[in-house]
Amino acid sequence: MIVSRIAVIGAGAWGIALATQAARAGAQVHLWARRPETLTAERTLPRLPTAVLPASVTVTSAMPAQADAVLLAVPMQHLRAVLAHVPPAGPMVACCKGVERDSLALPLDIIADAHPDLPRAVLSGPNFAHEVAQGLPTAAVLACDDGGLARRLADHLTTPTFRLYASDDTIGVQIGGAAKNVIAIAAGATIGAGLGENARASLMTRGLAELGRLAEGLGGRMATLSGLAGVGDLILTCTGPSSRNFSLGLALGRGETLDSILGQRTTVAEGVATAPAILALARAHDIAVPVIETMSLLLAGDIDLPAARDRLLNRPVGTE
Ligand SMILES: NC(=O)C1=CN([C@@H]2O[C@H](COP(=O)(O)OP(=O)(O)OC[C@H]3O[C@@H](n4cnc5c(N)ncnc54)[C@H](O)[C@@H]3O)[C@@H](O)[C@H]2O)C=CC1
Ligand SMILES: O=C(CO)COP(=O)(O)O
Repeated sequence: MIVSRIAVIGAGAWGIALATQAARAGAQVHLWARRPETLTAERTLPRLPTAVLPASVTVTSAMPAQADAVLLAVPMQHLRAVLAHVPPAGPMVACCKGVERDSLALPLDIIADAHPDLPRAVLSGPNFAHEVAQGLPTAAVLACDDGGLARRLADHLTTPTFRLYASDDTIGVQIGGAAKNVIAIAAGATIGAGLGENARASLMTRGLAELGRLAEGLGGRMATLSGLAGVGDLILTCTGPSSRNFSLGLALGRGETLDSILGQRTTVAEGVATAPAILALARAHDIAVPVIETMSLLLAGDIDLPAARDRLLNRPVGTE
């Protein structure tokens, strides 16, 4: 039997979960940690105590030399800086969700800038790290322009409890992962402000329409957003209390300021930085995204919560 070699770049919650899953799938795993000392002697993250890294995972601050797949699991706004130090060890798989501020680049654009000749893919879906680490049943999508390669890369990680579907719609999958976090902040704010479950379900559905328009406008397929990387991740992130984006929205809705919420956290809520970036991307392509636009204004402090609510409720009612 050939044993896969999987490199994971980033030892935050998602990197630890993916390394654990790769080991579960039988791989030899190289886990690059910026600060290996943040892992305890028991090889767990203090804030992810259910995940104990298996023995086949080597944790190191050295970059991998060669791998069948390199899984990039660092926060989106640090991806470019980290990639500058990642050698061309093998096909690169973006596992982060977002749009880069200023450049408006999607994860695969950033990989292409760093390693133009390497195959690149994106992994996304409804995946809380703590559940993947525990081996609870999970599904996700792995997309690559080369659909055959997507399947082969997915096979390195797939087990009965981690079902990786293959896709060739890299744009749709990246847009789903990026935009759902902004909608999740909106869903959290809706619940936090006491606006009710009807409002949340409506926001999720109109948000899904924005994801679909964005995907199509940028060259992806609307149908992809009906799958795991779109509606699947929207459901999880807009309803799961352990979502960092949802809980940030919840606190905003209850009246806390963004600065105070972020000041209490060490973990990343990608929707905050991605909201203005994805709005700029939508405007550049003339795509209507009223929920994302409203959240971007709210997060920037340009409008307050009642104004955000009124902005959405007073829009002309169209057809569906
Ligand atoms: N946690 C989850 O459940 C999931 C996370 N993701 C995505 O994975 C990506 C990473 O998220 P998490 O692992 O949850 O992060 P995290 O919130 O657990 O921790 C942030 C990580 O970023 C590292 N970091 C901070 N500054 C850095 C820098 N300048 N350069 C490199 N690394 C730096 C920290 O050391 C820490 O390990 C995000 O894009 C997130 O959306 C995707 C699916 C699930
Ligand atoms: O992407 C995720 C689940 O699919 C994680 O969501 P949060 O970053 O909001 O916790």
